[in-house]
Amino acid sequence: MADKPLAGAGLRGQSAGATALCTVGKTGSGLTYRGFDIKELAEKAKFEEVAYLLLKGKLPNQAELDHYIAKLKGLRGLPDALKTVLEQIPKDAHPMDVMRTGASMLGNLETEESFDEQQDVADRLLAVLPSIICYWYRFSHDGVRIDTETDDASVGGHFLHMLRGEPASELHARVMNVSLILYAEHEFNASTFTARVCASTLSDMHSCITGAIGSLRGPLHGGANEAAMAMIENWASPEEAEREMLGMLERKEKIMGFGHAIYRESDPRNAIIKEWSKKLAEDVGDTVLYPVSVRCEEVMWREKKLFCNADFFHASAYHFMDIPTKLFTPIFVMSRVTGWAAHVFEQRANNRIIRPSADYIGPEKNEWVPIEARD
Ligand SMILES: CC(=O)SCCNC(=O)CCNC(=O)[C@H](O)C(C)(C)COP(=O)(O)OP(=O)(O)OC[C@H]1O[C@@H](n2cnc3c(N)ncnc32)[C@H](O)[C@@H]1OP(=O)(O)O
Ligand SMILES: O=C([O-])CC(=O)C(=O)O
Repeated sequence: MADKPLAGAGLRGQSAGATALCTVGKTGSGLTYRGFDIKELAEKAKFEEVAYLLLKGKLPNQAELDHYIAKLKGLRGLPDALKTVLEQIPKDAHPMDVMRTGASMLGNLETEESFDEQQDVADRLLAVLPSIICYWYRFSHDGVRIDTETDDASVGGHFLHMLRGEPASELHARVMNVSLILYAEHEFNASTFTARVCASTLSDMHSCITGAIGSLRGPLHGGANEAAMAMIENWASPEEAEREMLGMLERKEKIMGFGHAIYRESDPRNAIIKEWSKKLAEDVGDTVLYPVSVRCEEVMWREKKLFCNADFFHASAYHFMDIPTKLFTPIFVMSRVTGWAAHVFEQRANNRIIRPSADYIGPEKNEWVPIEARD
């Protein structure tokens, strides 16, 4: 893995456009948002500050941040027609499908009529996506119609409050803040590229975000945090984890939460979320899941030189906060909507429709056969 060539299928290694938002895998810091190192942002910033940085182009001063947080707080309410739609979605639906439908329905109710509205539309989506998922989850699972207009200052605290019906602890709000920062932006990943392709046709913001949610859902992308959890929760000890992983590798199965399309030796987000997962493990007195996760990391590096990506230790971290596994990827959406929207702005500002070519591999020439004469 350490010397993998960045070329070949999947457009790997080819530049598909320019961005001022993010660098991934450059020598040195590894991941930056508008030139700020991810480690520094995760340590010092509020997620709302990072959202402002991505969406408005600079770090806010205190007055701007206060104003932005107040604005987001004021945008958490759900229109009645959206509540009605969410109430129709069954309990066993996948929450990513709920997010996709929620974003799409909002596009019917609050249509972006002109690109002049794009900043407000992005802020509205950022504020309301946690409300969408929690309203549906609590209605379908607990039979309650929650009030989504809480007074929590942070997006992460707001989400946990709605999910549990009580304000989050300081530790949990802090971890959510870090997690949302880590997931906010990542250059031309599959879901962001989806958003940009959609934007390049001059489509509306809700369509771009709805399409991006669909791309994020898959287990090779955002869905890997849920898939990693589904795997590690089966193992009762590091020894069992090692045995099972060796079997999976022997059978050439993909192990979710490992590897990356761009990074070669490590994903800089992993060390950060791993540290928080460790703190949470101590907080809940875990003696199984964290040691199992650490053993998985050791085995994959020893056997395959494959490293944990951002998703792997997110699984245990979210689990220790008692977040249901199927809500893991929707949290990714709540964060990445900032990166997606910022890329849509960037695409629109310097647009040419994205339309690559294909290498044709079909038949050279076919003879038309009337339908009654076909096999
Ligand atoms: C936030 C995010 O979206 S991070 C990504 C989340 N996704 C996952 O965790 C899913 C698991 N990982 C993967 O499927 C891949 O590593 C991807 C999709 C992330 C990257 O895919 P690619 O760039 O095509 O991988 P890459 O070219 O580095 O693969 C090299 C080799 O390692 C293998 N490999 C890569 N990741 C894994 C893995 N997680 N488990 C087992 N083998 C793997 C590949 O099968 C390939 O083997 P081969 O040469 O024998 O075919
Ligand atoms: O960049 C990628 O391909 C996937 C990823 O890590 C992300 O989107 O955060």
